[in-house]
Amino acid sequence: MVGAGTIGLAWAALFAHAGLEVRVTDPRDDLDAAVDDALPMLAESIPGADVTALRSRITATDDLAEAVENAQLVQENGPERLEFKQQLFAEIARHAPADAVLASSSSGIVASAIAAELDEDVAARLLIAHPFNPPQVVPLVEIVPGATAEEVVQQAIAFYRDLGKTPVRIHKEVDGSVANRLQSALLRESISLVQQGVVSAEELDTVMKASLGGRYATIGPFESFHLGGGPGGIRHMMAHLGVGMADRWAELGRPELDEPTITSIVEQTEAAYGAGPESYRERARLRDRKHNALNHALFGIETGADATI
Ligand SMILES: NC(=O)c1ccc[n+]([C@@H]2O[C@H](COP(=O)([O-])OP(=O)(O)OC[C@H]3O[C@@H](n4cnc5c(N)ncnc54)[C@H](O)[C@@H]3O)[C@@H](O)[C@H]2O)c1
Ligand SMILES: O=C(O)[C@@H](O)[C@@H](O)[C@H](O)[C@@H](O)CO
Repeated sequence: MVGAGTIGLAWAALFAHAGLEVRVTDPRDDLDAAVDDALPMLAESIPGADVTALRSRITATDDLAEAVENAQLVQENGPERLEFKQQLFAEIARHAPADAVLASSSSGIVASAIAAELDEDVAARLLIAHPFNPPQVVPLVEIVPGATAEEVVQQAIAFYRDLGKTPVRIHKEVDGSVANRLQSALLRESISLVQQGVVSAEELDTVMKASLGGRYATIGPFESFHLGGGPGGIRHMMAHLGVGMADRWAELGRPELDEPTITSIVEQTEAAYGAGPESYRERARLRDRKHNALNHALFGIETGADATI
């Protein structure tokens, strides 16, 4: 695990919970304390996880070479800067085994760009394995190959599936892959509606949670459109509502993220959900409890484990 910040520590807990020996490296001078401080809350959000057991499988070191020297898979979680990741992976490649899978958690930088200056055999082992925060709770991992060898892609998909995640292979490298682009589109319209005074930030969140949030946790946008068409399915929906929806695209907002807008969004969000470390811990705990309950319910239905529903 290279990088022990928000994402790296969460991955470390999940990898350890899967029984893996995890070496975490980060130049931060409070690395050991950061691992010890983060584990209790991370364990609380991983069903069945035990803090002591997790900690016993995690070794913290400020020596990157030592951390990766015997790695089967390296998960990089460093700062979101291209030059930084290029240098970091060059160093990782110098010390990791020649057959190690090299995965970056990057939200928006593509593997081809990270590997641009690296040897072909290293680029063939490098891909994006992008989690959604928090990685130990949100199922998705976007697997985005660059010049990655097919067997490495398959290895990575199997690894994250065995970890209990939902890996989805993304077929083209685009900035932000898929989930982040969808999230960006949604946040753009959300900010536009709040900026216009149509709803407050908290009211928008309620609209989302009371409609699309639950809907898209159960069926995706296309299945939702399909079922919305009744027996006629998406064919009927396209004929019936498709044109209106397309016309509305022209009406969607293009808000400027200028100082007044940022101030308004920040003030409304902090008024609704608090601010500071204690508030973060309280809200994050609630988020994780709700998301885990959702995961459990949906998995139960998907597998028929709860046929009563
Ligand atoms: N936070 C999110 O919502 C989120 C979600 C998905 C993916 N990501 C991606 O995960 C990556 C990490 O994001 P984050 O939110 O955890 O950032 P973060 O700032 O919390 O952590 C980054 C860590 O990298 C460490 N670091 C700096 N130089 C390093 C080096 N040379 N070697 C090892 N570690 C080093 C820092 O000390 C820090 O602990 C980014 O690429 C980001 O795009 C973030
Ligand atoms: O929300 C998330 O977990 C993802 O969208 C992240 O990948 C990403 O850091 C965003 O928050 C910002 O792009």
